Amino acid sequence: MKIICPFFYLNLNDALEELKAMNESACDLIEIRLDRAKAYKIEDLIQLVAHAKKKCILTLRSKQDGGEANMDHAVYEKKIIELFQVPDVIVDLELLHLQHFQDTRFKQYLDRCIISYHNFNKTPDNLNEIWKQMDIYQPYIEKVACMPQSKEDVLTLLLSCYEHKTISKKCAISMSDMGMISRIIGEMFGSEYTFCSLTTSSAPGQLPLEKMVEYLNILD
Ligand SMILES: O=C1C[C@@](O)(C(=O)O)C[C@@H](O)[C@@H]1O
Repeated sequence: MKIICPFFYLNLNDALEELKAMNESACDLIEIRLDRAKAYKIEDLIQLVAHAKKKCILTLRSKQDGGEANMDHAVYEKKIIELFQVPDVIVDLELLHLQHFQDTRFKQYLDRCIISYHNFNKTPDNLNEIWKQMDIYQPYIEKVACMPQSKEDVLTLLLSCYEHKTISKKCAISMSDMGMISRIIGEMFGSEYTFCSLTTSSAPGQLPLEKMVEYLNILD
C-alpha cells in the first residue's frame, strides 16, 4: 500500500520546509492541501513541486467535503483547471463539484486526477452508486472517505471497495478512531493508498507515519 502524507500550504517558505521533511521521510506521495491558504500563486506551486522528490497531489478541499475552502461550483472549477498548469502533479477533484463542471478541459487530465467523495457525518447507503459515478470519468484514482457510526460501517466501506471493479486505482478510508483499521488493512480490500500524518493530521483517524510503516511491515 502506498503512503500519502499531507501538509497544509500557507506560504512558499513554510511549504519548502515542510517539503524537505516529506522528502526525507518514508512516505511515497505528498499531498499539498491548499484550502487553508489565504492565497497561493501557481508560479509558487510550480517552484515548490520542482523541489519534491516524490509525486505530489494538489488538493483544494471544499467545506462541503470537510475542508476549509468556501466556494461555489464555478470558482472551484476555475481554480482546479488552473492547478493542472503545475507539471506532473496529481489533482484531487471532488465528485460533488465535478458533476457541475461546465468546462470539459479537465477531461484531458483525468489520468492525473483523483476523484474524491467525502462524508464527515456518516457512511451512506449508496456507496456502490458513488463508486459508479466516479467510474464515468475513469480517473487515475477513485477515493471514498466516510465517517463510520458503527463497526459495521467500517466493514461496509471496505467491502464496497473490494466489490467495486474498475480500471482506476482505489482508495477507501473509514475515518476516526473507529475506522482507523481501514487505513492499515485497506489493501486487502483493494485500497491501494493510505493517508497518514508526518507533521500534521488532515483528517480524524490518521496514524503517525512511523506507526503506519511498522504496521504495514508486519502485514507484508
Ligand atoms: O481525501 C483525503 C483523505 C483524508 O480525508 C483522510 O481521511 O485521510 C485526508 C485528506 O487530506 C485527503 O485529501
